Amino acid sequence: MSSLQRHFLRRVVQGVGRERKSRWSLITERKMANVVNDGGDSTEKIVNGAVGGGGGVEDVYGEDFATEEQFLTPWAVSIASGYNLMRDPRHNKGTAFTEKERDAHYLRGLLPPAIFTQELQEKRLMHNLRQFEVPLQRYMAMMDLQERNERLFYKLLIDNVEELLPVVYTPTVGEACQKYGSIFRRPQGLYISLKEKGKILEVLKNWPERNIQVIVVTDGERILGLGDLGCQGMGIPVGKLSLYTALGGIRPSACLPITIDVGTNNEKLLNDEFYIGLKQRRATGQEYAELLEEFMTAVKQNYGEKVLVQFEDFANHNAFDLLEKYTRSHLVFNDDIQGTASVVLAGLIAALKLVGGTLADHKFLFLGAGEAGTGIAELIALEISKQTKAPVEETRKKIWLVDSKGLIVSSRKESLQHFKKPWAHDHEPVKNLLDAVKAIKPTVLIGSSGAGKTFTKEVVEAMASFNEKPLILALSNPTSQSECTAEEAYTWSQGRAIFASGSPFDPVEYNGTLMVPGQANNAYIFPGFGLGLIMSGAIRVHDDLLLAASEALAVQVEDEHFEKGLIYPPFTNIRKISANIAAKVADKAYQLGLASRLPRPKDLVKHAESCMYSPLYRTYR
Ligand SMILES: O=C([O-])CC(=O)C(=O)O
Ligand SMILES: [Mg+2]
Repeated sequence: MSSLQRHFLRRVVQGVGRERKSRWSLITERKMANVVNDGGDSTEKIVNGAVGGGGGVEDVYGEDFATEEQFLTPWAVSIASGYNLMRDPRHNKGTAFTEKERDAHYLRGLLPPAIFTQELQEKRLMHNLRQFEVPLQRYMAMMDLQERNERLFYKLLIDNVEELLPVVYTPTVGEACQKYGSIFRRPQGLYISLKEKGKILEVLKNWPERNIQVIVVTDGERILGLGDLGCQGMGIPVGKLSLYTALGGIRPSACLPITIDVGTNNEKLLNDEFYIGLKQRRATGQEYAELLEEFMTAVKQNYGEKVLVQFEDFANHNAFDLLEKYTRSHLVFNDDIQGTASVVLAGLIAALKLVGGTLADHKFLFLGAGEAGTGIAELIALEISKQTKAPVEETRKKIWLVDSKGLIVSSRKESLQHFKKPWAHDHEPVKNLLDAVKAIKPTVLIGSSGAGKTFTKEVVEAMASFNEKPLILALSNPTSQSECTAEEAYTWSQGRAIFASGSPFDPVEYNGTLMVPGQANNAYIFPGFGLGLIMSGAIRVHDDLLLAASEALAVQVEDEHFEKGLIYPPFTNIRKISANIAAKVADKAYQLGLASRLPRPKDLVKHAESCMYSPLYRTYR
C-alpha cells in the first residue's frame, strides 16, 4: 500500500463514519492521487485544481478517473455523504444542494425544503455580516463560514473584496491574533512546536491534503507591527492563504498555514490562562536553527521542491538569515522583505506619472530599517541600477534609512546589523526623523518601522515645504501602527501629499475635494506572484521576478486612478491584476531558466486565468 493509500485509509478509519459510496468524492480523491503520483506534472489545469474555470458544470471531475474497482479499494471509500457531506466545508453547499443532489447524496430531510442559489446565500450572509458592528465579530463570522462552506466563503470574499479584505486581513486579523486564544475554535493550520522536534515529517503527514503548493509559515515573533504574539500568530498564515485563494486563485486544498512555536517572550501571553502556545521563553540559536532546518527538510521531502514556502512575520534577526539560508535550496519567498518591496516599488513607478522624473531623480528616506525598509530600499536600488546601468553600490546612495538611533551613517558601520550596512552612507550623525528629513530633503518618505504616529505634523510639514507633491507611504500595520493617518497626511500637506498606507484608510474630504488614499499592501503582489511561480513550476525565486511583478502591477494603474491621486489600482479588479502579475512572473521565470513546467504556454495571462480557482458551486452527480 502506498503512503497515499495509507493516508486515505487512515482518514476513513479515523471515523468518517458511514461508508456510503459517493462518486464525486471518490473522484476528487482520485484526482489528488493522480496529481501526487505523477509528481504534479499532469495537465496544468489539474495541477492547480481548476477545471474549466470551475463552477456550475455537471460532474466537472469527469468519469474517466473512476472505475468500479477503484470504488471498492478501501482508501477510496466515500469520505462524505449525507450528514457528513454537510459537515465537510470543502464540499458543503448548505441550502444550495439541488433536489437531485439531495436524493443522490442522502441529504433528504437534513435540509429545509427551500433551495437557494449561491447568489441568494451570498446576499443573506452579507446582510448578516453587516449587522455586526464590531470588526472582530465580522472576522469570526467569516471564519465560521470558512469552516462551514468554503466555496461560499470565497465567493463572498471575491465578490466583496474591498469590504471584506479589512475583515479577514489587516487590520482585523491583527486583533484576531491578539485574542486568538479566546476566540480559538478549530485549528485552521498545522502547529509545529518544539514538542514535535524529530517528528516534523510525521506531523506534515497528519495534514489531510497531500498536494500542497503554498505554505505560509510564521514563528509569530513579529506579527504585523504588534510584536511577539507567539503561537497566536496563526491568524496571519491563515489570512494570507485565504488571500492566495481569493486574490490569486490558488485552490484552497493546496494551501497550508503553519505556525512554528518555539515559545514566546510576550509576558502577557505567558501569563494568560487561555494562551494556546508553549508557555516558555523563545528558543534561540542552535535549538531554533535545528527546528527550522528539520522543518525545511521535511517540507521538501514531503511536498517536493516546487512547493512555495512563504516566510511571514518573523523577527528581523531570523527573517534575513532564513531567507538567505534557504533561498538557494528551496522555493522560498519572504513576504515582508520581498513582497512589500515589490508592492512599494510598483507604487513608486506608478507615482512617477504624478510627481514626474525617473526613479533615479528621486531621493528616498525610510523610517525603519528592518525587513520592509531594507527590502524596499534594495529593490528600488536594483530597479534604478537596471534602468541607469549604474552599479547598485552607487544607486543605493539615493536611499537613506533612519532607525531607532537616528540616520544610518557610515560612522556607525561597526555596530550595525548586517542588513543595515549597505545603507550606511557618509553623513554627519542625525538623531531623529525630523532632522533627517530636513537634512536629506527626500522626495519620498516611507514608514516601515512598525511604530505608529511617527510621521508627526512637523515631519509632514517639512516634506511639504520642499516638495510640490510629497510622496508619503505609511506602511506599518495594522491601522494603530500606521505612521500617520490619511487625514493627517492630507491636512498637514495642504492636500498636496500623495499618500498610501499598509492598512486601509477611508477617503478623506479636504477643502471640498475627496482624497482617496491607496493601500500599499503586499496583498497586491504575493497572490499573483505565487500563482506565477506555481504555474511555471519555478524552483527558485530571483530578484528579477520581483521586479517583473512590480512592473506588472504598476502598468495596471490607469488614468482614472491617477486622477484620484491613486498609485495603486483598486482591489476590486485584483484577480485580473493577479493574473497579469502571474503572467509576467512566469514569463521571467521561463526566461531565466527557472521554470520547470514545459512547454511554456503561449498566452500566459489566459493560462493564469484558466488556472484560477473558482468559488462557484459544482454540481455533484
Ligand atoms: O499583513 C499585512 O498586511 C502586511 C504584512 O505583511 C505585514 O504588515 O507584516
Ligand atoms: Mg507580514
